Amino acid sequence: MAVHGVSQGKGEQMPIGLRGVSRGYPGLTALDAVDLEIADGTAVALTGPSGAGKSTVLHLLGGMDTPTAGSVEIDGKPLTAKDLDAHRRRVGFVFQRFHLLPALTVLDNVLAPVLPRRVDYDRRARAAEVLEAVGLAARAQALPAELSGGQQQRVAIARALVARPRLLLADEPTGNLDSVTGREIVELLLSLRERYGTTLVLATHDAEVAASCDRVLRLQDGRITADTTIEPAGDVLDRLGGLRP
Ligand SMILES: Nc1ncnc2c1ncn2[C@@H]1O[C@H](COP(=O)(O)OP(=O)(O)OP(=O)(O)O)[C@@H](O)[C@H]1O
Repeated sequence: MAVHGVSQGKGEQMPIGLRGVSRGYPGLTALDAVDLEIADGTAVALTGPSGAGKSTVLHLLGGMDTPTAGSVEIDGKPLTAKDLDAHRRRVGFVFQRFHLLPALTVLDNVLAPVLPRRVDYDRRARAAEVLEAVGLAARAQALPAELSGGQQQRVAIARALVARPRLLLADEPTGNLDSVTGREIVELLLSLRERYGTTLVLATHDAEVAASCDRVLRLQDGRITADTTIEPAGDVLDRLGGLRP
């Protein structure tokens, strides 16, 4: 794993972050005064032992949970209670266990988040487009039980992207998949991040999955204990090439 420091590049935006965020439960501190800034379009992996606070960070960033101290910041402004609904509409969430609705077709699962919303686009066309983007256009009328685990996770990813979120959060997205399928899912998440310009934050116990992101944060006991920027493999190979006689 190549590392070139922990700072973000000059001039990059830092639109999503945590400022002095703690999340306490009775008798327990899940997050302890965490500061974090995430540049737009970055793929960030959260790693660390079970109970370290990875899911807590995802829930706070997504507006599904609120801090007991500090603030979640969007474009440099604290997220307030009145902004939460609008913020949640700009967040997609992918889970370890897919959470598809078993009685609905693949297409209807993808449509489900936007059906109750007033939107300024053709919902069915958008759902068909994201299904195509995850390689499942041909299975639009299938039921989830007729698909493999990897295919079900692709449907869940399409569902998370149907409203064009600014931020895609994934909690152990490969945890229920074999390693080959898991790798394909991570490649898909990274390519969709490029295609749609989404910021991606994922929690993982898999070091290889983490290393395929741009930045890896290690959490331990509710604190960030390491913040590593991953250098693209191509850059390393170029430099190694430059060192050859
Ligand atoms: N609703 C809750 N009530 C009480 N404690 C909670 C609650 N949710 C999380 N916690 C605690 O907060 C801490 C952080 O939990 P979190 O789920 O963020 O860890 P994690 O790093 O995602 O773990 P895992 O890898 O097992 O998913 C743990 O000690 C957990 O037990």
